[in-house]
Amino acid sequence: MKVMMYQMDVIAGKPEENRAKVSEWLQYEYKKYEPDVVVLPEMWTTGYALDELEQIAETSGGTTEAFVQQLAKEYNVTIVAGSFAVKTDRGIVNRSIVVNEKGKIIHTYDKIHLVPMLNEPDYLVGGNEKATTFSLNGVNAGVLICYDLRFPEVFRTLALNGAEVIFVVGEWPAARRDHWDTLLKARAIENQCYIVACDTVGEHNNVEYSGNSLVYSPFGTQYVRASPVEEETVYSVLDLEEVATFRKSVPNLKNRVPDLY
Ligand SMILES: O=C(O)CCC(=O)C(=O)O
Repeated sequence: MKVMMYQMDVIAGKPEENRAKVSEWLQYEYKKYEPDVVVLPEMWTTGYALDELEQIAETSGGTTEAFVQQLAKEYNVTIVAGSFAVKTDRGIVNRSIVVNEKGKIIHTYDKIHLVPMLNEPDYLVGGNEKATTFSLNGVNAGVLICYDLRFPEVFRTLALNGAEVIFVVGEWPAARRDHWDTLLKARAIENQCYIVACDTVGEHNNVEYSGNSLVYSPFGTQYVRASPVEEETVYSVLDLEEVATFRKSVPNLKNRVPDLY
């Protein structure tokens, strides 16, 4: 599976400009790598301009959704469309969608754990549906969002449901960059799956973002790591055989004794 991520410097509060950035990026980079999957970061349309969301967040089926569907069809590629703010009956959610090459939405996930350090609970409502896996061209996959990384239970649940690849989309503050790396590596090793993590760079409201988009194999090998500060295209080829091989040689998922803890 060939994955290409956009480690993006999101322009806070400017969805149209950010969509244009993604469009230009894909136009320029797609032909270099011809990936199977394109990944965008968390809140890539608005960044953390949370106090503007009432005005700029879309409803389901809005401009950003249609934009991603159009791109997926045009490039014949699956897009893990990071996440963006969506207005629902319950309030605004931080939503990730995955769109296949036919432009069909094949997976939706609303961020369950809202991050208090960035004031998300003051502006957003947490997802109220279980995190699930989906088939990405026959590969069992899941998507989680940023602060979810601190909750190993949700990763474990996806792994027990067969996830071979978990995409983590983030807008992770540079102040805790080391946690991003360490937790991503741990989640890959303990769940014996690929972790494909797409982050942002840049700064907004005195918060600098940490970059370091990366891929860890089930064995904990780092395949690629982007710069901590630059916008970058991050490309990697996943060998899905690695998942089965490692799960067979070190069967910790099978050796759990959940009745005792
Ligand atoms: O957990 C952290 O340190 C950062 C999480 C975060 O920035 C987010 O969920 O957007």
